[in-house]
Amino acid sequence: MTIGYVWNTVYGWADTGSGSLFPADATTGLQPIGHHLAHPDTKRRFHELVAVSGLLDRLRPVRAVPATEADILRVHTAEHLARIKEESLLPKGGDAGDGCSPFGRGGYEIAALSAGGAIQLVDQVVSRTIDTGYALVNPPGHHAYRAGGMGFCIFNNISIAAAYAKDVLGLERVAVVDWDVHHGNGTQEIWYSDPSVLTVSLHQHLCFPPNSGYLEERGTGAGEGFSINIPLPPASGDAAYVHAMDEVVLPALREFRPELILVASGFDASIMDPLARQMVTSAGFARLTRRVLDVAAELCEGRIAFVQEGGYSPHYVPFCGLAVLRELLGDPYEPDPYSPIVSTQGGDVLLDHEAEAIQAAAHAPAM
Ligand SMILES: Cc1nn(C)c(C)c1/N=N/c1ccc(/C=C/C(=O)NO)cc1
Ligand SMILES: [Zn+2]
Repeated sequence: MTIGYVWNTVYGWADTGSGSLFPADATTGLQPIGHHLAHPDTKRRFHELVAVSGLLDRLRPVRAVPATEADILRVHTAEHLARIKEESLLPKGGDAGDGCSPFGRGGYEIAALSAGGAIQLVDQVVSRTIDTGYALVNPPGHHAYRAGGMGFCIFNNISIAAAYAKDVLGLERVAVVDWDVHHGNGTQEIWYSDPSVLTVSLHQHLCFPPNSGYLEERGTGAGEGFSINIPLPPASGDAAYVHAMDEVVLPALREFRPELILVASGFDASIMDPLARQMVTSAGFARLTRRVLDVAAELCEGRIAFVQEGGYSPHYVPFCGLAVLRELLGDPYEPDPYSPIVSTQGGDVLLDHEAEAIQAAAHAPAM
């Protein structure tokens, strides 16, 4: 098996400013802080663990190339692209669009390289140059919608890669499975009326964005049934996520028959994440990964690619990422230093209200 891996040092240079979630503001008590919740150090630490663990030597480097304007315009409006480019030239940069997604001067180049990293991985997976792979890109993308960015996302990396797979590589059906803990509202919006891209979002119900990601959001027009939302209750752990995968995601993929599966791989559903309240462990992410690898082998000759989204625990994201990469390499799961603490908090038991939420999603009308 040849497993591709995308990382670029500048992904660790994304400047998230001196705020924590909101920009620092002495008039409202928002003190400056060294590490914004989305500080890139979390993802740099993931990369460094991959390197120090020895896994990096077993992965095939995939070189990120900046997405072109044409790549970006397949998904985003010219106005959004122009605004990001313009603000990226300012001495202190700008914001993706919601006032709490800052980027520094040169942020456009980093965001274009993030989207380009996803494109390069997909290109090599579809051409079978590599069997599968992981794009550890930054900034993330799944909240970015056609006309704007939000939630730390500037461009929708995974949608730009999906559009590339369709328009340049000629694929007809692409599935996006989003296990980031927040609703993949941007990805959903981009493809909402398009039956050629199935979007599936597992997320903590109403965690972010506000009032988004309801079960009833199922697509529109020709796209009706091709957007699937699986809102999960807070404190959902490994058992609930694996059950949702088995009961909702895999059946939907089998019905859609994608030629390529893209996984929006956020680790903010983890039990140690500060921006959500789920209880997934590194073992849970390994189990989810096993399942999507197996269904890709079953449906599309193993054409599956993983693209980094959120994940905000600098302590635990590295171990969640390592567990996913070990699964890609075919290595058995190995407990990490946090396992004794995180695997004994009850997330390994499926609770009735979790099962009920999942059954509701399973019984949503077919596509
Ligand atoms: C509510 C609210 N109101 N306002 C003004 C702002 C700025 C609000 N939250 N911002 C957030 C909250 C969570 C995220 C997570 C992103 C992620 O990891 N996605 O995968 C990003 C921004
Ligand atoms: Zn997230």
